[in-house]
Amino acid sequence: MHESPASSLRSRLLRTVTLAWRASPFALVAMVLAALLAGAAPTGMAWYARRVLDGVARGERQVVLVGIVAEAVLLFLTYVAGGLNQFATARLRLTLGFLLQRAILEKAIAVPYACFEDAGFYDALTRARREAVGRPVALLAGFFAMVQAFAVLAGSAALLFRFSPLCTLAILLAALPSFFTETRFATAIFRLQNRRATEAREQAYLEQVLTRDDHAKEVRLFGTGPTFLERARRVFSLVFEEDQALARRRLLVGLGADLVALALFYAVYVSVAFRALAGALTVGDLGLALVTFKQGDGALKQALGGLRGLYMDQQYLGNLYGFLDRPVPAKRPLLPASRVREEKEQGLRFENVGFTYPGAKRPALLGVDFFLAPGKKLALVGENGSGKSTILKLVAGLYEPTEGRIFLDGRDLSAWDPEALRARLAVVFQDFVRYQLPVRDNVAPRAAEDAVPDELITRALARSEAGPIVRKLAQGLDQRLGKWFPGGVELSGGEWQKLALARAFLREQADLLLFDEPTAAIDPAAEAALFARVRSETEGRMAILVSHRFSTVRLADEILVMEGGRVAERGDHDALLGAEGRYAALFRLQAAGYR
Ligand SMILES: Nc1ncnc2c1ncn2[C@@H]1O[C@H](COP(=O)(O)OP(=O)(O)OP(=O)(O)O)[C@@H](O)[C@H]1O
Repeated sequence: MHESPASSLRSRLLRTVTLAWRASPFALVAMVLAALLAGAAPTGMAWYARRVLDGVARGERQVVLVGIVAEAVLLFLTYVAGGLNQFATARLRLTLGFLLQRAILEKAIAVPYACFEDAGFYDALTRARREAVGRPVALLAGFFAMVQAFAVLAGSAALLFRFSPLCTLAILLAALPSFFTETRFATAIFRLQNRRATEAREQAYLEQVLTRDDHAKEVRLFGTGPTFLERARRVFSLVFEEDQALARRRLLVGLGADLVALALFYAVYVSVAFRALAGALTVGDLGLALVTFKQGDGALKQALGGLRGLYMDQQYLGNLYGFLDRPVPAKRPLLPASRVREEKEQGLRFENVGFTYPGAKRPALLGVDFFLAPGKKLALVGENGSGKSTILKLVAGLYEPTEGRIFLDGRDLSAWDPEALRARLAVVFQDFVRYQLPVRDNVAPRAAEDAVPDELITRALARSEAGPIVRKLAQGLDQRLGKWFPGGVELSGGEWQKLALARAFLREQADLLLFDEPTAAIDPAAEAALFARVRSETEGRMAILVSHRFSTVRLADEILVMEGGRVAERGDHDALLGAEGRYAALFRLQAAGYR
């Protein structure tokens, strides 16, 4: 259902006020007070200005003095209101911005992993993060500025009403053309920017490629700097042209609307001046009319600016709140009877598993069957893109099969409580994370929360052959790694990989280990030691290992040779060699390479 702009403005404003109240009640109250004060003061000042002028005309010294002092006090109060408003807005920008950023991050943690491979989700996340810091406060500030401006306008209209109701009407009418043009353009700008979210993201991405430390090497060596810069420029000029066209139209139409407002104002001005000339109004009246015009004109502009801003901000907030309202799939019920295959079965079973990535045309896996008994090791080999990592992602529960079923200890994987499943898994992915944090946090990112003692961390490091690396570091476990922050030490690719392995080995309670090319960056000597260790360390635990190195693969109890998402061959090393199939051919090829 499509909400009308007015009702969506109402609901988003209400939601923002509620959030602002949670973030900082003080700032919200201060903004309201400041708006009321700044809205009421000009009317009082105009009123006193009239009294001063009439007092001068009549020679009433005291009236003049009191009027001037009252005006000065009121002016001072508007300064106070301005200062208070500035202070409160800055405070709210920080507190509300943080509250919303946190809500976005919580949502980002809660959504399924698949969302992160969906460009639509990414756009929504980027937009929400972009809007979270400034937009809600801008909406509130705009709203209060508008309330203030309307208060001034109402005061001006009320004061002018004494001279002629027609004047009042004229002032209010003057606001209409600008109002309509501004709200229309606000919508057009919003639509344009939303439509271009992907281009904006691409531009930001290209800028990132040129500025990120881990891209800098390739950018230099492949000489891609100017190419990417040119691409970023093309995206920019496309966006710029569209923006300019809209801005030009807005300028012309806006000027037309301003002209109408101006004509109405000055018509009122002329009529009041002529009536003063005819002696129907006092000098004070004329002065009052003058001041009121000026204030009314200023307030009108402010009110329109506020309205336009409100209209625009609320549409952008739709992006933010829309993202926050995205439903997070409910947790599955624990162990529904239909999902139990065999109560007593222990181990991991793939039953005719097929999987197609969201949005992909071809399946990444087809009819994959295997059974991994407790304590056994399974190796996956095959060409790039044959589906090995996809099997690991399915076991890790990051995706659910689109065909067939996966059972762990006889229970469908999707019926497992995610926490319970996570406790049983230890994973090293190909694209493991290099945390720009101390060694301790690289091995145990939840060290503080889970009160992980240093001995456990050191033990995990020893198992992954990373002990000597840490001993070399001046600050041991406290040594910050990576180059992003001062004092950080950069490691080699293999050293980083050993830390990622230590992260997995730390999970001593896990009995299903998933390794996606865990030794690709590790030298053969260390690899041999590592695997001797892995075998002994993982005794009694299940492990699935993806590797292109036959020296490690051959140690597995069963090897699946993947081809185009299917299992092409299976068996242990000797059986596969004996079969003289694809495995044997690849093995010989690699063995020849080592000679
Ligand atoms: N996130 C994704 N979205 C869509 N398709 C994907 C995604 N990840 C992988 N694929 C596709 O699925 C197929 C299997 O990929 P997978 O990563 O499982 O291969 P792999 O055997 O692990 O390859 P490699 O040896 O290169 O790591 C490939 O054709 C790949 O293009």
